Amino acid sequence: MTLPETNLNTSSQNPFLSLNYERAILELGDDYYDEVEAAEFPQLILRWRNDALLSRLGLDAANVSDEHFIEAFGKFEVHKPLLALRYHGYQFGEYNPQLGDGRGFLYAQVRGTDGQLYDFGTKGSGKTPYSRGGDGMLTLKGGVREVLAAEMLHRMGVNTSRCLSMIETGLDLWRGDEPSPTRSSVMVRFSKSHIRFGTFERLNYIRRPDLIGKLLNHVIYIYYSHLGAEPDKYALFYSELVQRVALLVAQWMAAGFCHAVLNTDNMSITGESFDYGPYAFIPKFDPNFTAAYFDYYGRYSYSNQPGICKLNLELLQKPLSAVIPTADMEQGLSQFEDCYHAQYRVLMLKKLGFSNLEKLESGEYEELLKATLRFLNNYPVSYHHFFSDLATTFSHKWRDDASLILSGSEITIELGASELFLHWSGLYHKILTNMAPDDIEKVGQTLIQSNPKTVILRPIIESVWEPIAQDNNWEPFYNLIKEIQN
Ligand SMILES: Nc1ncnc2c1ncn2[C@@H]1O[C@H](COP(=O)(O)OP(=O)(O)OP(=O)(O)O)[C@@H](O)[C@H]1O
Ligand SMILES: [Mg+2]
Repeated sequence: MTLPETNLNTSSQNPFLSLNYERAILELGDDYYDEVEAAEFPQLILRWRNDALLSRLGLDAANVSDEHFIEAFGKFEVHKPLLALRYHGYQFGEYNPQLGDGRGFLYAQVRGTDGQLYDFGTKGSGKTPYSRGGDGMLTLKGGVREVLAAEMLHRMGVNTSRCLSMIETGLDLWRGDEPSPTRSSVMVRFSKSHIRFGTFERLNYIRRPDLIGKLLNHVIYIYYSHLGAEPDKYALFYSELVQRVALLVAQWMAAGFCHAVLNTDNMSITGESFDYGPYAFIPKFDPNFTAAYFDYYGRYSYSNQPGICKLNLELLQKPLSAVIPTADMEQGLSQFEDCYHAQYRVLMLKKLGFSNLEKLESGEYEELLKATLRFLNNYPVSYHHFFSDLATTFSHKWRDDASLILSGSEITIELGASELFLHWSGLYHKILTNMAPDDIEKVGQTLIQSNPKTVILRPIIESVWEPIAQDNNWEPFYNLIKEIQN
C-alpha cells in the first residue's frame, strides 16, 4: 500500500498542500478501493472555483490562485494515492454488481475548521477498473449542471455536497443525450462521505460480514461519533440514518427537487444528497413529474421519492444484518413516515412564512398546508413562482385585507377569482389576523429566507448553457450562481 504523499511536483507555495489531510479510508485497507491514476488532459481551464468553501478548509481565497486550483484539482498533484472506491447498487430495482468509481476517485480527505471530515471526490478524472465500457469522463454540461444543482440546493437549505472546482479538460466526448462531440470537464466534489448504501451491498454480495462490521464501525466512529459510546450504537445508528434520510427527502420535496436517479449507489451513508445527473426542479407541482428520460415507468418520480428512499433503507438492512439485529432495524425504519411527514410539514410551513414551531401544531396550519397543495396541484401555477411571489410581494397589509394577498403577482391576475385560490387566501388571511405585529414581520423574513427568487428550472439552466456552448461566454453562468446565492 502506498502511503499518502502531499509534496509531489507542485509549487511549494500551493495552499492546498498544507490542508489537514487525513487517511481514514486508506487506513481501512485495500478491500474497499483500488489505487488508480488520474487521466492527463490536453487542456486545463478553470471554469468554477468555489471560494465559499475555502474558509472551511482554513484557507483565505486571496491566497489561492487559479493555478493552485489547476495543480490540485486538474493535475491532482498535491495528494496521493488516488482511490477508486468499490461499490455495487440497486439500479432501477435491479442489483448491479458491476459498479464502483468508474470515472472518479477519492482524491483526499480533509479535516475542516468546523471539526468535520470532508471528502474531495472527483468526477470525470479518467478510467478505473470500474469504467466498464465508459470513457471515464464527465461532459462540461454535466459539470455545469452539477455545480448549479449543489449551489441551488445549498441555498434552499438542503443537506448537500458542493462542487469545489470544475475544470474544462479539452476533450471531445460522445454522448447519446447531448449534441456530440461535446466538451469535457473534471469536477471535484466536496462532501461528507462517498460511502454509499451500495458500498455495504457489495460487501454482502462478496460474503464478507467481517468487512461490513469494520466499515460500520468506521462510519459510526467518523460520521455518528456521538453514538460511539452507546451500548446499542448499531441500532441507534440505523435509526438515525432513517431519520437523516427522511429529513433529506423532506428537504428535496419542499424544494421541489426531483433527484432522478435514486439508485442505492447514489445514497450516502451520512444522509447527504449528491450526484446531480438528470435532476430537475419541478416546473409545477405535479406528483408524477419524472426527470430522467430513461425512467420509463416513473420509478423515481417527484412524489415517489419518499417511498423509494424508504425502500433503499430497507434494502440496506440486508448487508447491515451482519451486525445489527433485524428487529432493531425494523423498529428504526417504522419511524420513517412519521419523521418524513413531520419534517415536510415544518419545511412547507416555513415556505409559507411560518416558523414558530410551538404554534404550528394547530389545525389551521394543517388546513392551510392541504389547501396550498390542492391549489398548486389543480392550477397551472409554477411551484417556485408561487412561493417566490409570496415572498417578494408580502406586505403587513395582508393582515387587514385578504384581497391584497398576492395581488401584486401574476398568479392573481390569472387566477384571482378562482375558488381554490380564494379558499387558500382566506385561510392564509385568517392566520395572519391572529398574529401580533412582530410576528407578521417575522413572516416576511421567513418567506424571503425560505424562497429564493431564482430557482434553476431547466430553461434557466439551458439559458446559461447556450452562451457557453455557442460563444464560450461564461458570464450568464457566473451571474446565475450569484443570483442563486442571494
Ligand atoms: N463516462 C463514464 N465512464 C465510466 N464509468 C461511468 C461513466 N459514467 C458513469 N459511469 C459509472 O456508472 C455508474 C453509475 O453512474 P452514476 O452517473 O450514478 O455515477 P457517477 O455520476 O459517475 O458518480 P457519482 O455517483 O459519484 O456522482 C458508476 O459506477 C459510474 O462510475
Ligand atoms: Mg452515481
